[in-house]
Formats: sequence, structure tokens, C-alpha cells
Amino acid sequence: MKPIIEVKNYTKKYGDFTAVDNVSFEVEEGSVFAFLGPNGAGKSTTINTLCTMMEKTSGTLLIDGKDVSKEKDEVRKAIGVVFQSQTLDEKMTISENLNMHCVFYSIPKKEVKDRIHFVLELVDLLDWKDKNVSSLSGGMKRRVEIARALLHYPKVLFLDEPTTGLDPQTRNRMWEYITKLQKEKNITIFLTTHYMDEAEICDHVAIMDDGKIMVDDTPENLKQQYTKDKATLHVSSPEKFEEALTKEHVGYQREKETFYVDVDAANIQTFLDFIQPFKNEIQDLEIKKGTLNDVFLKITGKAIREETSE
Ligand SMILES: Nc1ncnc2c1ncn2[C@@H]1O[C@H](COP(=O)(O)OP(=O)(O)OP(=O)(O)O)[C@@H](O)[C@H]1O
Repeated sequence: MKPIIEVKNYTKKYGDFTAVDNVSFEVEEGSVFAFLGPNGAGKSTTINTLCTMMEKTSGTLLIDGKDVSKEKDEVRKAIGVVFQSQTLDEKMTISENLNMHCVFYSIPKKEVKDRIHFVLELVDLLDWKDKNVSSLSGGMKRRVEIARALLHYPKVLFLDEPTTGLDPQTRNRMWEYITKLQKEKNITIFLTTHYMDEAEICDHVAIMDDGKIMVDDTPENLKQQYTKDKATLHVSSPEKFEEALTKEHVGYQREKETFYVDVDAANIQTFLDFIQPFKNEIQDLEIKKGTLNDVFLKITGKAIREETSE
């Protein structure tokens, strides 16, 4: 697969302070890439440099083979960007907002109508095109912003926390549009999110901390590498069970008669053999898979900020 974003030895300093420290990563064309990290990790700095809005200190950043420092116009044609803060003109209709963007991007006049039709159809807002932006819900406004970012047919779409502040149902719908763009239009999606359930469904996840990329892999591989499955058991003979755990050097935590036991997902039989002698004393058993949240916690030592929805 061809990388559409290539970052090599990228460093960004603000004066003496190194915000991004010799970072390298690639994003595959047509994939959904989640860029995660705690506050101040260096995500915005990286995105701003990729989107040609900030100069790097050193390194090479290419989008679709174009250098973000030397071929700014070409890179801008290849990318669409949706920022966290809403930038639509509330007093204008959806069509008027999109028209203005076409002028900004010098889209030929004869193509404007068709393009607006095309992008509004993608986000299911065709019937709303003559409505004032002020009359739309938060989720609809976000969809208009996505439509606007697609007007010049970019290959890569940057979405900075596209679902923050939206209720769960609207978040789900937003994801339907995001995956549709990827699957039907082969647009590469580069997004930041604070919702781990969203990162879970991305093709690739990079976690940044203190200006460095700590890990960069598929959610599945990250979970396999950095988390353990946990079994929760209620045992009627806790002392005996604890003794066996200690003897066999099995990792666990205990709260009265409840045990949280580390399970090696690749070797579940070992765990089953271990609990076999206690089968009459185990009152309850549940095995939970490790999550991306556990990975994040393990890598950064911090819980990811969860936004409350509106
Ligand atoms: N203009 C600036 N001048 C000096 N330091 C800056 C500037 N912009 C960002 N920083 C610092 O660089 C580091 C990385 O900031 P950045 O905004 O890229 O992080 P982030 O991962 O996007 O965080 P958040 O999730 O809070 O947006 C932080 O320590 C921040 O304080």
C-alpha cells in the first residue's frame, strides 16, 4: 500500500522548547488514521505543520509526495481541513457558505453547482441547502463543514475532534459519513479524537506524548502488545485461591472474595487449566478484553480526556 502522508525526522521548536521531537510516521492511502495524545503532546503542532499553517524546524513532511514546506499550494489542493472551532457564516445559507469556499479555491464557475450538489449529497444535506446555517443542529453544522472541506476534491481529510460535543447518536451518524468517505471515495482520513471507542474502529492509531510518537500500529496489535485480558472471579474459598495464584506467579488484584486475574489471551487454555480445580468454588466468572484505553494509560500514564456531550 502506498503512503499518502510521509513524516520523516520532523522536529518543531518554539524558541528553546521542543514541542515535536524527531518524529517519523506514515499514513496509508485510503485509511482512517487516529492521532491520539494527552493535552500538550504535540498533536496540533504536527497537524498545523502538515496543513501548511506552520513551519517545521527540521525534517521532511510529504502529502501525496508533495513537500509541505516547499509545495504549499499543491499540498493545500490535496487536503481538506475541519477544525474544532466552527467557521461557517451563520447568517448565510449552506449553499452560500459553500459557494464562498468555491470562490476561495478558484473552482471554475461552471463546476460550482455540481460540486455543491455532490458534497451535500455525501453528507445527506441536499434538502437543506437553502436553509440558514443558524437553523441547523450542531451535528448538521459539522457535516456542512465536512462538505465544505471536500469541495475541492481533496485526497486527505484532516478532522480535528470531529465528534466532540455531539450526543452519542449524532456521533454514530458522523462516523457513518466518515467511513463512507473512506470506503466509497477512497479519501484518507487523519483525525484526532478523545473518544477511545472511535479510535478502536480506525485502521491505524498513533499515540503521541511529550513530542514523540510512542506507538503506531493497528488497534488490534496495540491491544495485543500492551494489554492483558482480565478475568473477574467470585470465589467461595478466597484464601485457597489466592495461595494458588501466588504459587503459580499469576498477576491479580483482590477485593474481598473478588479477584481480577491477568489472562494471556494467546494462551487461554492455561487459565482454564488453572481454575479447573476451583470449579465448584467459582460463583461467577467474566473475562474482559483489554481496551485501547488501557493501551493509552499504559503508554502515557494518563487517562485520555473524555469530553462530556452536549
Ligand atoms: N506558539 C507556541 N509557543 C510556545 N509553545 C507552544 C506554542 N504552541 C504550543 N506550544 C507548546 O507545545 C506543546 C505541544 O502543543 P500542542 O498544542 O501541539 O499539543 P496538543 O497535543 O495539540 O495538545 P491539545 O490536545 O491540548 O490541543 C505544548 O507544551 C504547548 O504548550
